[in-house]
Amino acid sequence: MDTSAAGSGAVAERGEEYLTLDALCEIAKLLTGASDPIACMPAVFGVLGAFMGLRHGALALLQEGAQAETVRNARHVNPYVIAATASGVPAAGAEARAIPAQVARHVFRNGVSLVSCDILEEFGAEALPPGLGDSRQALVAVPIRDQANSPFVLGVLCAYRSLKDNGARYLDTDLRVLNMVAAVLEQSIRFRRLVARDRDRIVQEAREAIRVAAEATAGPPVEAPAEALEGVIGSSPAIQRVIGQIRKVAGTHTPVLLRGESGTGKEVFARALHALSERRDKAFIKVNCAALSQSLLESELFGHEKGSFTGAVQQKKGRFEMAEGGTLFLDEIGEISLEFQAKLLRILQEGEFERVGGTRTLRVDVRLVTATNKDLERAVANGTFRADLYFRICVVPIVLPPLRDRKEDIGLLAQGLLERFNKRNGMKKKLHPSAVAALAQCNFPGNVRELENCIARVAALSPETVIHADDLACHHDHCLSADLWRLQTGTASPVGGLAQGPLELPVLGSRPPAAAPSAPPPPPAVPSAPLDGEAAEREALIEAMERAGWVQAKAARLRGMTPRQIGYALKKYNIRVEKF
Ligand SMILES: Nc1ncnc2c1ncn2[C@@H]1O[C@H](COP(=O)(O)OP(=O)(O)OP(=O)(O)O)[C@@H](O)[C@H]1O
Repeated sequence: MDTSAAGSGAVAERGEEYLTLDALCEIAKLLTGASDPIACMPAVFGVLGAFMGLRHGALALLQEGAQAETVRNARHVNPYVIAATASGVPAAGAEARAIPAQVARHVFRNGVSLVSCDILEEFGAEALPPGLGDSRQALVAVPIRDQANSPFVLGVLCAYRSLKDNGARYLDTDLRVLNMVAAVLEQSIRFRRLVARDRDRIVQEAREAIRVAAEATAGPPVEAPAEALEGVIGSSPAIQRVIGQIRKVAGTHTPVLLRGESGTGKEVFARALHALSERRDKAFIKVNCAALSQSLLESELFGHEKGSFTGAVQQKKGRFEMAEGGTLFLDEIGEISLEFQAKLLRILQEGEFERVGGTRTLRVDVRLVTATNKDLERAVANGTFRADLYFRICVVPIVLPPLRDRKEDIGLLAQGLLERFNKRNGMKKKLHPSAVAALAQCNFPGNVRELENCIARVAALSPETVIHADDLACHHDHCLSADLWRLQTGTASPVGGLAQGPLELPVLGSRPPAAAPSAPPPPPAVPSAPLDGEAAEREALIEAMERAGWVQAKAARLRGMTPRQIGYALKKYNIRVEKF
């Protein structure tokens, strides 16, 4: 007896066993670690090839929703697609033949594996995928079921083995390995479909909630005009409806999510909500989540203990503690990182938190009001906003309409904002009806904030006590807002376009201040030379600052800059940051 030969055979077999195990380990790592198991199938086929010599692997999947049909008519196989191949090429053309149709149909229909010891002989040359030539091949195809022991077949996994060098002796192992891979795939695919379905449902429910809230805002007029709210100007049916919603929720402790474009008054309504609630005698605390880095936001909201980080020279209470018994308004909630979302979720779920660097668990009674102008449903769908946090904060969504959809408010707002300006600056400016009529034509892409800036600018610069239409920048083609609107919508603005030459903007630091209204400069003649790079950059900065209500962090985001960069740029161009 040739023991040495028997011994080397055993070693060879042991070697093959190890390779098989290695292959399974690698495949399990790939499939369990991937968020998209289908996307990593080319790598799985690569492992099957490298470790076990299996070639031309392919995965066919039933099209979603096709299952019920399959069950009803077992003779019929619903359309399936080649979802992945060893080459990773999307299923098209020749790739569509990656699994012989007869084989796929057999496995889908019968739910059992198929091993063909000679594919050419059994199914003919057309069953060979392109690239295998005339070499003799065996094929192993296994079902991927909906659940273990389920008759429903979701997909078919197959691979070819060359019959050269007595390749047929590996077919048993190949079948076992492919069945194991199919079992792991089953789990991953099922989980992925469940998550996708859940996500779709969440997004659909959220969209429905928003639609209902928006309809409530845009529906028929309310019968009696609601009583005015503190700080809120507006009598349009749309704003009256929002006021009605605020009044209703003010008596509860329910979290409210205020939604609407920038400058529509989300903070104004958050404050009004607090003023109407029984918490009115306690604090209203506001935090702009977009203006702070994650670590600053954490210490700002939760507070910190002395020495918890460099610069923490003493213990500091966080905004949650400061808002005890009152209202915490988290503006721009859509901007917080996933990591911070998890921290926020804990306090919302359990009402508990620890200060940064602290061990003592603190509890607070705070009413949460949040605001965003972001499409949070999309953020949930693409995984950048946690669905569980979304449902915590979006209990009552209130949608604030853009000013262009309630132009009837412009007159009242313009008057009210001018009064505010007069009070702050000790002036007695008035609006002539011609000015009100001109303002009422504007689309105000920056909403009430932009109207407020427009009023402050004209009030500061107009020569007379009475402001006429002719005093408005738009009447001299100096209105950036008009151009912004034109760029956003691709239409000509009803109040004129951007001037051809350098724009004379009434920005503090670049024009005489409001303290000298008696001698304002007349609108300058506009030369037609184009802006040079620096001038254009300066104008763009000023425009961004104006749109952002002179909040640097917001302007930075509009310009795609960091707050530090915008601070530097403002300094560089000598733009003084002041509010009117
Ligand atoms: N209905 C209103 N009545 C009076 N003033 C308003 C009204 N709506 C907005 N404003 C004024 O417009 C400016 C912008 O409002 P606010 O900051 O509340 O908007 P916002 O939607 O929170 O903006 P952002 O999303 O950019 O934070 C503020 O100065 C505010 O006083």
